[in-house]
Amino acid sequence: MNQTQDTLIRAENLSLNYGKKRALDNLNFSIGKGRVVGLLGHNGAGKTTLMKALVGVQAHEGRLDVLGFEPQRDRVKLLEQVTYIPDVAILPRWARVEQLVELMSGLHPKFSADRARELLRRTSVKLTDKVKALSKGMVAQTHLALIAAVDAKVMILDEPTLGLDVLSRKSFYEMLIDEWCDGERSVLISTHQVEEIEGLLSDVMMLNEGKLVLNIPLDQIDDRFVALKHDPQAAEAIAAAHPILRYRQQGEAAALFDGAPPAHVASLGQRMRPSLVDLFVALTRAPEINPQQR
Ligand SMILES: Nc1ncnc2c1ncn2[C@@H]1O[C@H](COP(=O)(O)OP(=O)(O)OP(=O)(O)O)[C@@H](O)[C@H]1O
Repeated sequence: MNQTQDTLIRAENLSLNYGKKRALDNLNFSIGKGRVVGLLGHNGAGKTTLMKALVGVQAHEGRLDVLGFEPQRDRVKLLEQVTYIPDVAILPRWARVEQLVELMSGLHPKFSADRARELLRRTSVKLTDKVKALSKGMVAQTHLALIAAVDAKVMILDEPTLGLDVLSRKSFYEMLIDEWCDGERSVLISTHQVEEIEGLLSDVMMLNEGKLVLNIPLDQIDDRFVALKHDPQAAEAIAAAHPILRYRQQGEAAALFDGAPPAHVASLGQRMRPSLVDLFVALTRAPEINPQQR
């Protein structure tokens, strides 16, 4: 596959079926170096399935290249350079944190125990703590410290902050960005907390029923999508121009367009930045409530 040096992951016509269920439908995308990519989608959209394919635990159709490896065939080699926290990740409850550090040292050739201990010092978790005595937030921090102590090129996190309170989520992401992301490594994060993660991301991928409905760097959203705040009197003219979403923003009517609306429509409103949440709603609503052609 044609892979440039800066491309870490490339998928071409990637599909995946569970029996008759098409969980991934012909995905084409690439992820470059130094990216923080949010993978968004409703329950059942295919996020976990995509992550499993990327780490080689699900057979797929089409072509997938991760760091030059074919994930299923080269899984052992791949997992030296790609770390993964699945959504069902658990740590052994009987262990003390220090024992986990030692366990990882024996398991992973690129794991640094010193680095793990250094990362753990950032958290309220102590090396002598037993896993069973840690709160959910502390378990997530421990998990991240262990994974971030692996000198990998790609990190894949499946809903890593599920069930954590807002402060724990914030400190989880701070540690990830401050301590692991270095402008070369890339991370793919699936989450339902769209508003919260927006400020961290360089790119967003949205899945809807197994299809990739958006794959865009955040700094290009403004070039492609136009959101207009408008007076109620303009509603009919705006609707006639087929926005992909009509909604309310700070109490005012608003409409979102994929591409620039005609000039006479654009002049009816005041342009503003569309949020990721608005884009997500527009692009992943059920077809019966979103009859516009996209
Ligand atoms: N092992 C499996 N066997 C059969 N169908 C599966 C299996 N795993 C997932 N699916 C189906 O594939 C689709 C995608 O599931 P997946 O778990 O990838 O979604 P998701 O986006 O991660 O959802 P969530 O946000 O709820 O975690 C769903 O329809 C799901 O029911």
